[in-house]
Amino acid sequence: MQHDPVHPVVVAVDGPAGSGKSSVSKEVARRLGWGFLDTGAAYRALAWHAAACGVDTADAASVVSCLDSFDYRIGTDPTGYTVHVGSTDVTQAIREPGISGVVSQVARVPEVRAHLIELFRAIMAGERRGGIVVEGRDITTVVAPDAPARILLTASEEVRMARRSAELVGHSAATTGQQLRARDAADSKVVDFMNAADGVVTVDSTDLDFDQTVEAMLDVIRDAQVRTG
Ligand SMILES: Nc1ncnc2c1ncn2[C@@H]1O[C@H](COP(=O)(O)OP(=O)(O)O)[C@@H](O)[C@H]1O
Ligand SMILES: Nc1ccn([C@@H]2O[C@H](COP(=O)(O)OP(=O)(O)O)[C@@H](O)[C@H]2O)c(=O)n1
Repeated sequence: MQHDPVHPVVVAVDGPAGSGKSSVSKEVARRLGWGFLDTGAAYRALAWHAAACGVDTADAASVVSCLDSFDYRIGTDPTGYTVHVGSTDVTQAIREPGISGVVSQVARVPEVRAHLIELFRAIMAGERRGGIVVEGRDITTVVAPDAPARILLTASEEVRMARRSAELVGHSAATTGQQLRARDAADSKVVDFMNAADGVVTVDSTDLDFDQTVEAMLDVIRDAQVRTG
């Protein structure tokens, strides 16, 4: 798995909400000196854009009509990236519960997925560091099925809910848990991110702390490096 300056090494990571995909992948990328791509941010930003345009996110045709004007920009620096739609910085706004509540409606639209997958592949191909860690729901299976290292990051539902509700100050644990469960259920109808596809290594972080999870993921990447030379 040597660095080819034209093709960065891709590490594909999938998993349900709150499993640690974003935070752990970011730290793994930071330690390797590689790039990091949070694909969920694009679905969230499109939900934000549709709402800002006054579009009903439940109406697939209306969401598709927003794609042409969706000017999305994201960096791949794991030490700090911002998300922009046009000139508006939406880095914080896309994490609001109002966006989390409607993002699955946007993500289930096939034209949206095709559009964003193309965008992700262009960002991956443009990475100038030695590699890029890409996380989401369909990275191991659809976006980068040929990636040398593919990981399904899981954790029990109870642990995932506890981690997410610890982040969201001012929201009850019950509401946060309910929203997370509803989002996973809606997203699971579109792609399977609860079961590892062939060749995908599962890292279960239920009983691992943050640092142990980072190490477990680095182990999978090192194994892949040995395997693929
Ligand atoms: N192994 C772990 N042990 C404890 N906390 C963790 C672990 N992995 C992630 N976290 C924390 O859980 C929260 C959710 O993680 P996040 O990366 O946002 O998950 P995801 O991107 O899968 O939704 C974050 O606050 C993160 O710091
Ligand atoms: N590769 C991806 C990534 C995200 N998504 C969608 O985008 C939403 C937000 O993703 P996210 O990664 O920010 O979600 P969290 O798990 O971090 O809360 C998900 O709930 C999915 O609806 C997707 O469909 N495919």
